[in-house]
Amino acid sequence: MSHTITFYKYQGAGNDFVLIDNRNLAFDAKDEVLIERLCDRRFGIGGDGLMLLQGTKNFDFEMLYFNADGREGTMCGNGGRCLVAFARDLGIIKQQTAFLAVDGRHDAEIHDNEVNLGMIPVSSIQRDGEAFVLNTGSPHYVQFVQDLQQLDVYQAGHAIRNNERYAQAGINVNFIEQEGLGYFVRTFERGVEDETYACGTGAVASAMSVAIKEELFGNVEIPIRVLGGQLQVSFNREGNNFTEVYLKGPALRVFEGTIDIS
Ligand SMILES: N[C@H](CCC[C@H](N)C(=O)O)C(=O)O
Repeated sequence: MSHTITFYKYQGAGNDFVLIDNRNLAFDAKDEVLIERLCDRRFGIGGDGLMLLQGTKNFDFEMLYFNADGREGTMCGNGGRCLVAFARDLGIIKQQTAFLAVDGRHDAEIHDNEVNLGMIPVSSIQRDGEAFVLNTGSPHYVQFVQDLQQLDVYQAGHAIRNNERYAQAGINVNFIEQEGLGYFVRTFERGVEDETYACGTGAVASAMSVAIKEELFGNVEIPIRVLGGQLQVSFNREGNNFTEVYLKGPALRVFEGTIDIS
């Protein structure tokens, strides 16, 4: 039996996603094999992850996020920004929204192709040697380095993600270097098991690590350049409590199409 799915491809600073309007629940969210195939860049559409937009009570919509390996993931910041743009393009929302994701409620505002997405507050930051370890919706390891442009992020990130401490649950590994008034960040992503062009929760974790390292308090805004573009992270810091956390950056539709999954 032949079966066709309509999909949309979006990208946020080069973090790219397959998006499906699943308000009719026709797509089986448990089909890991299919999700992995759709995300495959050679045998499928290609993407760092896949998201389903579904209906839910009390919110404009619900975000279900899957890593490229087909498994349901924790929060994805750039994915959230792309899903907000998708909801706007579908006519579900206008400029403002409150939606539900795996880590709870997210508020967002959209202006043209820029989405400013509210992220969960953070109050616990651990150290692993010189590195910072924190959960901004997804778990992150943040290490300050020099000459980041030249670093072999795949090799260094893969080694940390698979070391004894992180192998089982996995972790996203970010490398960060100061650059002018902002910072440059490169990320090895769990679930993709490769470097991606951007990672939103990683940008947030990196900006919070900067605040700790540089002892920044109050309202802080940090520009974060990633391989695929420019992100802005803002928050309020009191002690080690980070609230009013926002991730801002571009979110754009790339193309749409249908794929035969029979
Ligand atoms: N790219 C995502 C992060 C996804 C996290 C995921 N790879 C995991 O932790 O399993 C972002 O923009 O926040």
